[in-house]
Amino acid sequence: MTKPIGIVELQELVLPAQANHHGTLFAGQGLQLMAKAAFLAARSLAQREVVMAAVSRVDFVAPAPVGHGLTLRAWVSRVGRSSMTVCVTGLADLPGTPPEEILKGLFEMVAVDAKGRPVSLDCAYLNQETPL
Ligand SMILES: CC(=O)SCCNC(=O)CCNC(=O)[C@H](O)C(C)(C)COP(=O)(O)OP(=O)(O)OC[C@H]1O[C@@H](n2cnc3c(N)ncnc32)[C@H](O)[C@@H]1OP(=O)(O)O
Repeated sequence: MTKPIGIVELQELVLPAQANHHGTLFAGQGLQLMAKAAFLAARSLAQREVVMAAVSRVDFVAPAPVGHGLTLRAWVSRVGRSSMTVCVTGLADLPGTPPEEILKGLFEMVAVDAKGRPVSLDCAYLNQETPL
């Protein structure tokens, strides 16, 4: 089976160690998971190392209680010379309940060489925006 490039799906579980004093996913942990998904999606499309240049936007749409499953979906929505915009959504669910969107964000990633300097991507054919 061919692995799609520029698209990633991660399955996580909200554990007590990731929770705040409300018993729901701590915002910083949510950001970390989104950043990981964004990184993997961008690296998959670039087929080389990437760094995060900016977080353009993050929305914490609803809380995710401990014990909920969390599905992070990330896809590259724009390809520039060396930069990419990655959309990430987080869906929380319990067995037997429909998933609910709890996180969404936009991340700016840049393809880099071994010295960490930006390098041109050779996949600029995907140069289009997808609304979040
Ligand atoms: C996976 C990780 O954990 S990475 C760790 C956290 N991230 C880092 O440490 C990155 C630190 N930052 C850097 O190394 C540098 O700022 C870089 C590599 C991101 C950019 O280097 P610069 O010298 O600014 O590069 P330059 O000005 O040539 O821009 C390169 C591209 O990045 C884009 N870019 C740079 N900064 C930003 C920004 N803040 N927001 C959006 N895009 C940006 C530019 O628009 C340009 O895009 P293009 O090539 O598609 O036209």
